[in-house]
Amino acid sequence: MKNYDVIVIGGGPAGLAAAYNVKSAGKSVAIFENDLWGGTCPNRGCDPKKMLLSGVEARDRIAQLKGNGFSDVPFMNWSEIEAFKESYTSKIPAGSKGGLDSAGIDNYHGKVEFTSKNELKFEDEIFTADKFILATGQHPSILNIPGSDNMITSNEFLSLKQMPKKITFIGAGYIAFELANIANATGAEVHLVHHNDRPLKAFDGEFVNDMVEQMKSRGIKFHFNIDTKEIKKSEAGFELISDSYKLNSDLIVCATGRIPSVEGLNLSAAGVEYSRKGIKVNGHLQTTNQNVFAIGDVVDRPQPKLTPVAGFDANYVTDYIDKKTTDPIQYPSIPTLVYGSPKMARVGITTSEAEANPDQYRIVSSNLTSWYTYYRIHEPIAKAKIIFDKTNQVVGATVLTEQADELINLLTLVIDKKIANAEYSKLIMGYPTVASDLEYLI
Ligand SMILES: Cc1cc2nc3c(=O)[nH]c(=O)nc-3n(C[C@H](O)[C@H](O)[C@H](O)COP(=O)(O)OP(=O)(O)OC[C@H]3O[C@@H](n4cnc5c(N)ncnc54)[C@H](O)[C@@H]3O)c2cc1C
Ligand SMILES: NC(=O)c1ccc[n+]([C@@H]2O[C@H](COP(=O)([O-])OP(=O)(O)OC[C@H]3O[C@@H](n4cnc5c(N)ncnc54)[C@H](O)[C@@H]3O)[C@@H](O)[C@H]2O)c1
Repeated sequence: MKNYDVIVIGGGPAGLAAAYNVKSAGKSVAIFENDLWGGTCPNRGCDPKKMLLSGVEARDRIAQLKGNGFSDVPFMNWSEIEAFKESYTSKIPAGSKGGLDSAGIDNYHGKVEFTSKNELKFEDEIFTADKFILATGQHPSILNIPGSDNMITSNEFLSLKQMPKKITFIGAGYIAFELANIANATGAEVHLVHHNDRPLKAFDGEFVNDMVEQMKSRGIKFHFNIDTKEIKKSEAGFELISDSYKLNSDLIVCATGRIPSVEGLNLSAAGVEYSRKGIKVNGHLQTTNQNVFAIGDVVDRPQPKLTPVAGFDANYVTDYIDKKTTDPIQYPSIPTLVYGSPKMARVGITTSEAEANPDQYRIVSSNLTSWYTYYRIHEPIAKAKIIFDKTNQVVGATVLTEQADELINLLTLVIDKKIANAEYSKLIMGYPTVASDLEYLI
C-alpha cells in the first residue's frame, strides 16, 4: 500500500498544475494518467490547432494583400504543416513526464479505479491519500446514430496524414469552425452541417453571421437545419443521411461537443456524484465526497471549459487544501475565442444581456474595418461591440477581427482592473498597434 497527502488523477493542464502546486507546498503527491501526459490542450487541442492556424493566418494575410503586392494566394501544404505541428506535439508526453520526474512527483501510467472513499487500485496495488483531485477532462462525443463508426473526431483530424479532397464537419461550435477553416486553407472542399440555424450560440448573432459570410466567401459550404440520421460507407467515401438530404464526402468529422471523462474510475465507490455534464461540485470544487475535489473540464459548472480556467481551478483547490483560503472560488472575467478566419472573441457581459437590460448597459458598436490597424492588413471585416455600465466603465466586449486574440486580452484587463478611459489615455503604448487603438474603443 502507498500513501500520499494528495493523489491527482489526470495529467492535463489542470492535473499537472495541481500536482506541481502540491509538491511546491512540501507535500507528497502522486499523479495518474491513462493516455498522453500533457492532456488535451498540448496534444490534441489548443496548441496543435493554433500551430495549424498559423498557416491559415499566413494565407489570409496574402489573400488580403492580393493586388497590393501579391498576385497568387497559395494553399497551405497540409503534409508539411502537419509535420511541423507534429514536431511540437510529439515531444509533449515525454516532456511532461520528464518534468514530473525532475520535480520528484511520483507518476503512474495506466488504469486506476476507486475501491472505497479514500482508496484507489492501480495494478493490484492500493493507494490511499488524505485528498484526491479529479482532473480527467473531457473527450469527444460521437453522435449515437447508425454508422457512427464511420466518423472521426478532432483527435484524429489534427493528426491526419493526408487532407481529403472533400471533408464534412457535423456541428457548428468552436471545434467545427476552427477545423473547417484549417481544412479550407489546404484547398479541400469543406462542408459544415448543423442541426439548427444558430451556430456558435454563445456569441453575438450579428458577428456570427459576419463570420459565416466570411467563411462562405472562402468557399466553405454551410448546411443548416439538417438533423444527421445516419452515416453510410459509399463508393465516394461516406454519405451523411438526413430525412430528405444526402451529402457525400471523403471524410466526416463529428464535432458535436465533448463529454466528461468519468468512465472506469468507479466514482460511485468514492461517493462522487456526476452526470453527463460532469462531476458535481460545491463552491470549493469539492465533490459529494468532501475529500475528493474536481477541477478543469471534467467539472459540471457554467464557466467555459478552457485551459486557463483549468489552471485557475488547480491553483484555487491547492490553496484551499493548504488552507490558504476558505472562500468559495471566484472566477475573474473569462475571455473566450473562436480561432477562425477572422477570429471572434468575447468577455464579460454579453450583448444579449446588455440588450435585455438597457437601463443598466450601453452598447457601442464600432466598425473597425477602416481603422488604420485593420486597413494596413486589408482585413475584409473588423468590428467591436463594447458594453459600458452606468458609470461608463467597460463591462463586456465582443470583437471580430484577425487580431481578436490580442484585443480581447487587453479588454479583459480593462474590465477586470476597472481601467477607465481617462486612466488608459495617460499610458504610452507602442504605436501603431491594437493596444494604441484601445483608448478609442473604451
Ligand atoms: C480541438 C480543441 C481545441 C481547443 N482549443 C482551445 C483553445 O484554443 N484555448 C483553450 O483555452 N482551450 C481550448 N481547448 C480546451 C482545452 O484543451 C481544455 O479546456 C483543457 O485541456 C482542459 O484541461 P484539463 O486538464 O481539465 O483536461 P484535459 O486536458 O483533457 O486532461 C485530462 C487528462 O486526464 C486523462 N484521463 C482521463 N481519464 C482518466 C483516467 N480514468 N485515469 C487517468 N487519467 C485520465 C486524459 O487522458 C487527459 O490527459 C480545446 C480543446 C479541443 C478539443
Ligand atoms: N478556441 C477555444 O477556446 C476552443 C476551441 C475548441 C474547443 N474548445 C472547447 O471544447 C469544447 C467542445 O467544443 P465543440 O465544438 O465540440 O463543442 P460546442 O459545444 O462548442 O459545439 C457543439 C456544436 O454541435 C452542435 N450539435 C450538437 N448536436 C448536434 C447534432 N446532432 N447535429 C449537428 N450539430 C449538433 C451544437 O449545437 C453545437 O453547435 C468547447 O465548448 C470548448 O470548451 C475551445
